[in-house]
Amino acid sequence: MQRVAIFGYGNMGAAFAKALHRQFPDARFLVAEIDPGKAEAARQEIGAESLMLDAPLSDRSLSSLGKFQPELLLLAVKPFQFADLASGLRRHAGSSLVISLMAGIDLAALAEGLQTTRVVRFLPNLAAVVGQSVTAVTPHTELAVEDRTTAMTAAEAAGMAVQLPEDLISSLIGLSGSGIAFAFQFLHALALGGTQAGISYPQSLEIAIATVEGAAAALKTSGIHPADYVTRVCSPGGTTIRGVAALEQHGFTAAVMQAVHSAEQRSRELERE
Ligand SMILES: NC(=O)C1=CN([C@@H]2O[C@H](COP(=O)(O)OP(=O)(O)OC[C@H]3O[C@@H](n4cnc5c(N)ncnc54)[C@H](OP(=O)(O)O)[C@@H]3O)[C@@H](O)[C@H]2O)C=CC1
Ligand SMILES: O=C(O)[C@@H]1CCC=N1
Repeated sequence: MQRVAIFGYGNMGAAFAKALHRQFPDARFLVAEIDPGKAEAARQEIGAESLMLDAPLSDRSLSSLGKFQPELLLLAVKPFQFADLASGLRRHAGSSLVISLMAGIDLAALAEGLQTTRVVRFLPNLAAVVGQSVTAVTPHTELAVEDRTTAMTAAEAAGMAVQLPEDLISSLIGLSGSGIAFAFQFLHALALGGTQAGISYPQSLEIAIATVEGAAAALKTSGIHPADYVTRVCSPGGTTIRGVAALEQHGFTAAVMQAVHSAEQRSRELERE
């Protein structure tokens, strides 16, 4: 990989830019931004050349993209910003492989907007910022094998990659893209519980994080079912079963399942809008 262009150097654009910079240290990067501060951050963090965009996008501001001739074009702007970008990009993206991080813009809309089928959807989560994203990868059906390989390599640069059919992307958003926020909420709630029980919030949070890390490591390495582990922690008439009963009295399992379902439904709604 020699030349990578990235549109949007926000949370996700910056995370993937840094991951790709680690994966392809000799590649040149061009970062397109409308915020001069973020363009400067890209210059400092990955040595990127910057393409300052005016709004609305002018042909002049995009022509340097044509000159750069990116092999890979990563779209990391908010979904509602895609329509403005698409017509300009169509003329200047050349024959790049396009990776879109935008939730809610399906492959058909990408192919139509950019007039190319060399498109792949990525659905990452926020842990991309520490190289531990779970990223769903959905290539266009017409995408060549070598482009599919490049896409998987790019996704793996930021953590774990899973190929999924497009109709499961919304499910993945519920489970992981949005699901990571549910995990943060659980950790915060656990730490609040620790605080109520007399341990300071910062120390409670540190303990809560380590507890969840330990639980994840135990599940990952042993292959034991989570319900099996729950029963191992519950001694008869003991403390854990009292807590588990309280969780279920307050609808914990149903609430988490409903959160995944609600996020999935919202994603499907956004794809129709
Ligand atoms: N955050 C998450 O957890 C996840 C996000 N995504 C997807 O990733 C994408 C990016 O999200 P996120 O990084 O959180 O968003 P951010 O708002 O952090 O980043 C988007 C960046 O793009 C800039 N920008 C806006 N318009 C343009 C343009 N025309 N050309 C170039 N840059 C532009 C924005 O500038 P300014 O701020 O000035 O508008 C901003 O810096 C979204 O489409 C989202 O759906 C997917 C999965 C998870
Ligand atoms: O909530 C959102 O819009 C994005 C999509 C996946 C995660 N966050």
